[in-house]
Amino acid sequence: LGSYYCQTGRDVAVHLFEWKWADIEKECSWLAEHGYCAVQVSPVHENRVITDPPYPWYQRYQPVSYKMGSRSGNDAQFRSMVSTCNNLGVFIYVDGVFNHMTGGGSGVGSDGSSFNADSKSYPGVPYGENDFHGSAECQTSNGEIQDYNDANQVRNCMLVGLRDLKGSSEYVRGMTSDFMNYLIGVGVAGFRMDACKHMWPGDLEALYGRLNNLNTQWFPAGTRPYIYQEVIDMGSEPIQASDYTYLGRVTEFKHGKNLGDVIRKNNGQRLSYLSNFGESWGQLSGTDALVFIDNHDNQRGHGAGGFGTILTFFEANMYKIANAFELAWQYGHVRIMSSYNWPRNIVNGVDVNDWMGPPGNGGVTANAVCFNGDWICEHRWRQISNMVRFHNAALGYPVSNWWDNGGDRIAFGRSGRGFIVINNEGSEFSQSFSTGLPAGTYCDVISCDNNRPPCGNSGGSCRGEFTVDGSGMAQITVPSGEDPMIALHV
Ligand SMILES: O=C(/C=C/c1ccc(O)c(O)c1)N[C@@H](Cc1ccc(O)cc1)C(=O)NCCCOc1c(-c2ccc(O)c(O)c2)oc2cc(O)cc(O)c2c1=O
Ligand SMILES: [Ca+2]
Repeated sequence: LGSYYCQTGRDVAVHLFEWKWADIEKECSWLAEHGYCAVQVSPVHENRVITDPPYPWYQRYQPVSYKMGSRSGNDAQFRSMVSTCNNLGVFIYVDGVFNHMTGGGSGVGSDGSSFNADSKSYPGVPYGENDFHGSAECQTSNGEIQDYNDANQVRNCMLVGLRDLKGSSEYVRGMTSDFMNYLIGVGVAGFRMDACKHMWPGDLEALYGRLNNLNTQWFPAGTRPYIYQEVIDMGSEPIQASDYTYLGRVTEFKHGKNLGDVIRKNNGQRLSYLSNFGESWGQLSGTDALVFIDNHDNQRGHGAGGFGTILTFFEANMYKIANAFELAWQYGHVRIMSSYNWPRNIVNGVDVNDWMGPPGNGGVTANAVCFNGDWICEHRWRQISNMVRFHNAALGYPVSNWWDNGGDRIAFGRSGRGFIVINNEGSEFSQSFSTGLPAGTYCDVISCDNNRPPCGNSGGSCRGEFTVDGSGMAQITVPSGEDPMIALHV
């Protein structure tokens, strides 16, 4: 399992976090041109509208119904986006929140449906008391998860008070799969399954078995929806990511943590340690892993390692090194994070603004305008988007020509399709490298616009042409400081 469908020659997904459907629709032509395979969108269903704190990002993860109204847009806008993007060969993965509904209290959702969590009443679906886990399934004193070492609690009790759906119920499975099949009918290509640690694999298996094949308007007959499952497994709990790999791909959170530690040189780790990066580091096999540098949750300091480990756009230079390595290396299905800005303010190790939602006003999201100070658009950073092209050129070609200096300087090729040098030490260095590339003249795609001369200047940053001789040798000077990498590809 874990296969996914991309337009030929494409592979990388981008999470356009909290973008509106109309803005994603506009972005798809740029994404198609720059070789992206798919977009992960924010949850599409109706969600709770939280006013304290005001309209936080995590309100999207408290479903009220499976109607299509949210601050990202309505059903018509969603359908239009899917159609436009699919026609451009950029596919859509929906972020599915099916473990739970809202936290305590009552109110009206983003599409006008009322709910009362205290009586477990969600008439917008409808769900009632009997569709949720209760004291029969969860034996903790307050019905909440208290001990993550108890696998039964983690699945059958409420995660931080969120009303926990009974995944074993045929009715619940029916409502969930009906919604997923509706989205498949619209043309989506797959699903990110949220909070799978909190759902039984058997229940997920039954759910996936009810899903239709993808819409033949855009996909070959018999194509199964692509499933990747969020399981936050840092190795310390009994529930493991590997418990879910028989069902589909699984998010590999160790990948971003390990790269963050190595690039920050935490605990004396060196870039040269990455020569066997992947499964040998205790991570899932590459064909089971969905990988990323950061995600919408841990970029805010939550989860493993907090601010000292995970790299984000706030640490731009190290972030570009991490993304360049991830895209040049051959491990996992890569998902690029595309964030909005917020005033991070770390007080006693916690970002007091970690709840903040997307740019806008009063719960209404502003239009996505890249690089306007509000929308970070990492997916459009030259050092990342040009490495998506490198990644695509090297698809299916194994890592080759590894070189390192035993410290924080490494280089490796992709069997004649690409070659990258990364210098995470404090000084520039020059070296003759066996690249494995065909003879010819190449541009550095980290600093230039394109990979073959004339190299294009990207505002004066281009480091010019690199000549590979008949035996694949190239003399390369690798700078230190900003963008300390040289990357070449066919
Ligand atoms: O920080 C958050 C939200 C985090 C979050 C949201 C979506 C995700 O996909 C995710 O991975 C994390 N939420 C804040 C605020 C909050 C929200 C709801 C609530 O009832 C109480 C508080 C918070 O402080 N949450 C407590 C710590 C984070 O605990 C959460 C986890 C979570 C964290 C670590 C784990 O190892 C794990 O298995 C699960 O998953 C969620 C999934 C959801 O679908 C919705 C949630 O509210 C949460 C969620 O609160
Ligand atoms: Ca559960």
